[in-house]
Amino acid sequence: MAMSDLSTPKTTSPFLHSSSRLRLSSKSHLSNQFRHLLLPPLHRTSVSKISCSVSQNNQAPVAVQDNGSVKTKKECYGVFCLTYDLKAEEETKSWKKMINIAVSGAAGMISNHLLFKLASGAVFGPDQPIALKLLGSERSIQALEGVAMELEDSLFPLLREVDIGTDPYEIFQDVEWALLIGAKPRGPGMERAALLDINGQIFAEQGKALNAVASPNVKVLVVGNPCNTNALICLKNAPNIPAKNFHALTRLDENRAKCQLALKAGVFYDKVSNMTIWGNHSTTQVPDFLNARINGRPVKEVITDHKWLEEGFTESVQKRGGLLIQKWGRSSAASTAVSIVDAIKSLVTPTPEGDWFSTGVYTNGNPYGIAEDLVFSMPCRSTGDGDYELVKDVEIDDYLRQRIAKSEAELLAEKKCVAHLTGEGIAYCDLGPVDTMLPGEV
Ligand SMILES: NC(=O)C1=CN([C@@H]2O[C@H](COP(=O)(O)OP(=O)(O)OC[C@H]3O[C@@H](n4cnc5c(N)ncnc54)[C@H](OP(=O)(O)O)[C@@H]3O)[C@@H](O)[C@H]2O)C=CC1
Ligand SMILES: O=C([O-])CC(=O)C(=O)O
Repeated sequence: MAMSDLSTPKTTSPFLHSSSRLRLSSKSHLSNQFRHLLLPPLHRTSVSKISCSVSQNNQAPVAVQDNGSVKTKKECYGVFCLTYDLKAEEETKSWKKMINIAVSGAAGMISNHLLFKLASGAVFGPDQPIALKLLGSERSIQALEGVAMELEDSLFPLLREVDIGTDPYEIFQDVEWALLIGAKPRGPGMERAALLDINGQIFAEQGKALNAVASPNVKVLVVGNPCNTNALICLKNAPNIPAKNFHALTRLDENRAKCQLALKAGVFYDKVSNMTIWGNHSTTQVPDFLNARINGRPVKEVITDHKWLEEGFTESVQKRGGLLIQKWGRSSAASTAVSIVDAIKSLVTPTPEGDWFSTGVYTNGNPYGIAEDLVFSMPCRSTGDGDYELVKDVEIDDYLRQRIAKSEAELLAEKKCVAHLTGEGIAYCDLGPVDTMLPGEV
């Protein structure tokens, strides 16, 4: 049964003008329904002679030549399938060159919010077509197919390709962005560092895969916890990629800090700027109220309750993630996805004059005396080219210095725990007691 004749120009769906497609990788894990997706993408020059049909044993459309014979080498799925309309292609000439974005843990909670923002153009812009490369595992491959179907049903014009698979060496091929989310989340009462053992391996393997097959200038954002040390593991396993390109997500902490300051000052949160999170994405992180500003004025001038800044404010940001787990039963997902969007946008758009943003970056060459060879959250600025520079002249007083040192010590201890994953010998793990308890927890 022919679903559509693609030799006839269609105008009702944006995808009908696209060369979009969905593919799956890592053949051994696939259900029969999606096996046909393994075949190579359609060749553009022949696409106008191809139509879609539904195969007998499932609902997925299969590419058919206009002479009626099923194409055995180049097949496709649904609206990502195949249409290629010359007029529409003219209209999209103003678009930029497509970029490839890998997302791991793509069937997880955070991704479920993030993928649709990426595909909508809200992150990379309305003239930036994207290909999504979704990494899952055997346990999630069915769910990943479901995610791909929802992306398909969303008819995003900018979403030109979707690949799903379980092998990072296939999924990371030529990616310009890698958003590494897939990792076990913590539960109530757990410290993020308790995930070091379980999650560290994932980031060693994915670092190796990125090193082997990603674009040489790939930007990597590590979200899976403990994200600073996972980012360090990842970059150590990817020596061909500049260490500067690796980030650990601390933007959620920045956003949380801005929210708390705005609440206290009674202003809308867009009035809070220059918010630095120093250190680890953990309870030792340091939300810097000394250098942050409200309506352009130092926070300490606007909020005169300095005891609250040092204690209440700081602790509320440090423990916000844990409190959320306690309330919601699982870790933050929607706000994390929003903060990933913010983190990427901060790298692909110029930073407003006088402001900065926080991201966990490699410490080598930092001007603050923070130990080298760590991934540490610091203030950064970008010209919008995907790269960043550290802000070099932020004031550090004794209060900040002491607390930054505590977070630094924690990261140095985490690093020792993963020495076997960073190529630095035998791991020795002594993280010491950490107060992760929240009011009400035992
Ligand atoms: N940096 C930050 O600010 C934040 C970081 N996080 C972290 O992000 C990560 C993902 O969170 P979220 O999307 O909510 O989690 P989900 O449990 O919804 O999804 C996580 C995905 O990770 C993969 N995974 C890999 N190993 C494991 C494992 N041992 N157990 C469970 N899942 C595993 C799974 O995908 P598959 O089977 O396909 O591999 C799963 O779908 C967590 O590590 C969480 O702590 C969360 C909030 C904020
Ligand atoms: O707290 C967690 O485990 C999840 C997380 O990183 C956060 O919400 O900040």
